[in-house]
Amino acid sequence: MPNDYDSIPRRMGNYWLDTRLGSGYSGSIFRAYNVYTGDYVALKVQDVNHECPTNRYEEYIYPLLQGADGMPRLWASGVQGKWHYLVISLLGSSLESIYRGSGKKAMDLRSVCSIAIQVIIRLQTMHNREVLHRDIQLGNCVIGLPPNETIIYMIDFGFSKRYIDPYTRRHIPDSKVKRDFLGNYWFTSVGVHCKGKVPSRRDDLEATALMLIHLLTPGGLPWTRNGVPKTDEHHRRIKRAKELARTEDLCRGMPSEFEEFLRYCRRLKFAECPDYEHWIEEFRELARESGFTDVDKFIWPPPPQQVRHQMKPLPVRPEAPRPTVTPAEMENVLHDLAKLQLHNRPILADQTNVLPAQINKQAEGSDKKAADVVDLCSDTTGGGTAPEPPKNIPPRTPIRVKKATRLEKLRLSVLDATNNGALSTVVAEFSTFLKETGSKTLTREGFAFLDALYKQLADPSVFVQPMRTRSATEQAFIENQPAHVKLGVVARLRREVGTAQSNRMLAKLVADFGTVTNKSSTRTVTKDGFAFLDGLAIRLKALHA
Ligand SMILES: Nc1ncnc2c1ncn2[C@@H]1O[C@H](COP(=O)(O)OP(=O)(O)OP(=O)(O)O)[C@@H](O)[C@H]1O
Repeated sequence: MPNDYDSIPRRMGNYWLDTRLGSGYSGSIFRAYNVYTGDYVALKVQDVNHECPTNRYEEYIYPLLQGADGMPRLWASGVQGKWHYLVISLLGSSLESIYRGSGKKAMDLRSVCSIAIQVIIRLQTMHNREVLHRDIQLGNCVIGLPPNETIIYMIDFGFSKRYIDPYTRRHIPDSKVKRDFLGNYWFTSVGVHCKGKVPSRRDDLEATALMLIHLLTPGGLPWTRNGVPKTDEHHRRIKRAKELARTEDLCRGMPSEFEEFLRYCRRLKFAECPDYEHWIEEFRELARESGFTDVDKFIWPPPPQQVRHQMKPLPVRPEAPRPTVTPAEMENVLHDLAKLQLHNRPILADQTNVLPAQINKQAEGSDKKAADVVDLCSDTTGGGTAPEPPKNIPPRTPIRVKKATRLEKLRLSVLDATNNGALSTVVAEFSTFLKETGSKTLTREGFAFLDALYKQLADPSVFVQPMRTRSATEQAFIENQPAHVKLGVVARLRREVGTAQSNRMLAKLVADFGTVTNKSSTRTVTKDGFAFLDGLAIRLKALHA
C-alpha cells in the first residue's frame, strides 16, 4: 500500500507533527510534540486499512512492556480520519544507522559486547512478560536521546506476539506445518526463515547471535552482501546460504563466545527457557578479559583506547612469583630449538651465549597461576615419538601454557577429526588433561570442546548419521532435577556409553553430559563424569574398529 504522506494531517490528537524520522512498509514515523506541554515524542502513523495493521498489534503489545528498562513509553494512541497513530518516547539513532554511519567494515568488540548484553537483557524482559519480539534486527534497536544515549531500546513490536496463552497459561504450540516466513532476511533464525518453523524464545536469541556476528564480520554476514532480495530466486539463494553456513565458518577469528552463543541458541528446544543470565555474564566476562570497563553501557563512538588506561592497577604481589620456566627448562627449549632446521640452516646451535643470568631474568616476571597452565609435553596431538634426551642435558621439564589455549587446541582437534579413532584419542586427551591439571571445573573452553564433540558426532556432513534431538520434555526433565538426581544422570550416562551402538547415540549422551554439567552449581566433572569421558573414548575406538 503506497504511503500518501501528504494526506497525513499535521495534527493528531494532542500532537503536532514535525519532521519525518523514517518510514517503512507499514507506515511512517514522525518527530512530534505535545501542543500543551511542548514535549517531544515519536508518532507512528498507519493507514487504518493497511493490509498488515502492525500499529494495532503494537498498541496491544506496548502496555505489556511498560515500565521496563529499554522499552519505549506509550503515551497515547488513537485513530484520526483514516490514520491510526501511536505516540511513543522519542529516541535516538538505530544501531543500523550507527553501524553504517561509522564507515567501518566491522564494529569494535567493546560495542558488540555492550549490544549483546543489553539486547539479551531486553529479550529477557520481553520474554518474562510473555512477549516474543520476532523481528530482531539492527534497525529495531535504537539508542536513547541524552542523557539515555548509552541505553539500547527495543522498538517495532509490529510482529511481536504473546507466547503464553493468557487464558490457558500454556506455551503456544509447535507445529509441523511449514509456515510463511515472518521477520527479516538477515537475522531471522534458520529454523523460522528457512524451515518455516514456529518462532519461539530461542529464535529471538538466534537472531541476536546472528546480528552480533554480522557486526563483527568485515562486510557483514555473507548473505547480506547483495542487499535485500528483489526476486524469489534471490530470496531462495539467501535462505540457502543461511542454511548451509557452518557456525564455525561464520565465527572464524571471533572470540569463541559468539560461536558458542549461536550454537547454544540453535540447540534450544522449542519451548525451552533460555539461560539469559549465563550469556549476559559470558559477554560481560569477555569484555572484562579484553580490558573493557563499564561495558553494560553502549558508548558511541567507542572510547578510544581508554579502556586499558582505566583498568585498575593489579594488586602488588606479596612475594615473588614462582618462575614458570626454570633455567633447566630454558636450556631444554634452547636445545630443542638448536635441533630445528630452517631451510637446512642450523639455528642457535651455539648455546654459549646464553648466560644463566639471562635465563633467570627471562624466567622471572611470569605470574601464571598453576591452575591455569598445563603440561605441553604431554601433548600427543603432534604425533611421533619424542627423541631421547641427550646425556648432558637435564631431564625435560614441562613448558607451561594457558589452560584455555590447550582446550582450544583440543577443540580444534575434534573439528579436524575424520573418524572415530581420531575422536577417541582427543576425548582421552581431554579427560587426562582435566585430571592432570586438577582443574575439574568445566570452563567456557571446556564446554566449547563438548559442543564441538557433539557436533562431530551428530553432524551428518561429517561422518555420521544425523541425530534426532531429545524431546523438550526429556530436556526439561534433566534440567529440573535436583543435584542428587543429576549425579544419577551422570552415572547413567557412564553406564550407557559402554553400550551405545552409534555416533548418534553418543551425541545424545554428550549433549546430556554437557547439559547436566552446565546446570550443576560448580560445573565440575565428577568421578562418574570422568568415567563417562573415558568410556566415551573407549567406545569411539571400538566403533572405529
Ligand atoms: N521512538 C522512536 N524515536 C526515534 N526514531 C524512531 C523511533 N521509532 C522508530 N524510529 C525510527 O524509524 C525507523 C522505523 O521505525 P519502525 O521500525 O518502528 O517502523 P516500521 O514502519 O515498523 O518500519 P519497518 O517497516 O522498517 O519495520 C527506525 O529504524 C528508527 O530509525
